[in-house]
Amino acid sequence: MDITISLSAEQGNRNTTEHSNAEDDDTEGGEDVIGDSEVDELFHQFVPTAIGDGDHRVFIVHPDVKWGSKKQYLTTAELQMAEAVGLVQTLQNWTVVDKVIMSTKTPEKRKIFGKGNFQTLTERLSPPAERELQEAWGVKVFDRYTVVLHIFRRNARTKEAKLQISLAEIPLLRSRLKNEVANLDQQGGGSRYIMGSGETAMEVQQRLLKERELKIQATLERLRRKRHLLRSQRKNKDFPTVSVMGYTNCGKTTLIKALTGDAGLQPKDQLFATLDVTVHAGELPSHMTVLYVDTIGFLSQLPHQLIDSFSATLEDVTHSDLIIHVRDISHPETVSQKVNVLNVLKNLQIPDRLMNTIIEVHNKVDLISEYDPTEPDCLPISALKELGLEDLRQKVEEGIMKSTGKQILSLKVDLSSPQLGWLYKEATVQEVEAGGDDCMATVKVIISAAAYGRYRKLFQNT
Ligand SMILES: Nc1nc2c(ncn2[C@@H]2O[C@H](COP(=O)(O)OP(=O)(O)OP(=O)(O)O)[C@@H](O)[C@H]2O)c(=O)[nH]1
Ligand SMILES: [Mg+2]
Repeated sequence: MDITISLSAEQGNRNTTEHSNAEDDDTEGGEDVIGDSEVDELFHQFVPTAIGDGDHRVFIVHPDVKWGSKKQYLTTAELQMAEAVGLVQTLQNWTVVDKVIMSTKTPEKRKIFGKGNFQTLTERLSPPAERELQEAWGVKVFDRYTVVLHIFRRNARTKEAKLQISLAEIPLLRSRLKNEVANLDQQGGGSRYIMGSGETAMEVQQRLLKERELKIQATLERLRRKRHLLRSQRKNKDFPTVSVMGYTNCGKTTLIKALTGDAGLQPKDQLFATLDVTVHAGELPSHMTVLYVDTIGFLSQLPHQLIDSFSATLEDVTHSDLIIHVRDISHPETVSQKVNVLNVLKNLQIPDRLMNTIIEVHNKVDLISEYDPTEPDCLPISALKELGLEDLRQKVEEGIMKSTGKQILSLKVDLSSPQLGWLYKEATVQEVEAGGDDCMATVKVIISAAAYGRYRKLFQNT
């Protein structure tokens, strides 16, 4: 039994709007400049993921259907659920023209596609299996890995995202190569040595692939170093950072846009709209500036090679001061999405101090009539309708104060002494209110425990 969904493809206008962000600006990160052409060369399309070119019908092995070894049939309800969470909706300008459920005559019989089985279908289709299906159905067939890659490819804007996709394509290229060589071998050609080189055709191809992989990794490493540099510059400026995480399409980008008013952000109703880590400044109730980090969304059972290549992007999260976990509370799968996100966070080895202070936000409450939170300690909001944001800002501020050890204090300051100047340098001065006495003022500051200790030592007797 398997479920496949047939789609008709219409090529629509692709959204080519470049979104710019400081992380991608080579002029900012210092000397290590990586050119666009260098990246584009590596991003060059090798894997035919051009789903939907032409007007052929294609079959896509459905991504989000659960197939445990015992489960052999899909019930109607499961089918509906599969549609509700389907990747299908996110391929813009595509419509479902047909659905086919195939069931084995005997539930025990697991291998209905000859050599292929469910496991390989959900993760990756082997090239022979792909060919078999294509020949049998007379249409192009894409597996889940290829579909996700396709979406990633279409949404990639920055250099890092492009390179990570290119890296994720390497295993595909490798298995394709193996298959081609196996075919050649059958015809007696694949393992022959190329004259004078001492290498077989297969070995040459493998070497080229390895070289490509190393080159991509090296370029990514250079970008990563640049990111580290930017991060330490940010740290020097002492802006606390808040990472906004959550399942794909839960509203992370929308929320950051609402919190920061950053017009450059583009929330979209599609999976993996955000493939790059971008940073946006916002203000808390005390006027303290925080940086919100927008991250790539999670998807359950994301092909693990893709997680591998994207988890580097998430290393920023481990360095942040606070995590907001956004949940689409209107989604039928919201509970399993939460479990999934927390599992991924655990695997990323996020430090305990961050895991224990996560602010859980229930987003899209506007879609639910009379929302009644059943879980304690969560914050109902609507990022789109901008509801509940003040409470959230307040909570973020409390979290930041705790995690950074900062506090807000009102200090009596002698204006004739260097106190105020010192505070401006070492802390964030929010308000200066002159008192009745010309020389004294009440100064509201956000100050770290360490800085306050030094302040007292320096000025306690004045
Ligand atoms: N009704 C409603 N829709 C929302 C709300 N917040 C976000 N959305 C919609 O949800 C969709 C996804 O929003 P994004 O902000 O792009 O989601 P994301 O989590 O950044 O998604 P990825 O970057 O793909 O992981 C968009 O169509 C938003 O308009 C909300 O509070 N209410
Ligand atoms: Mg996003």
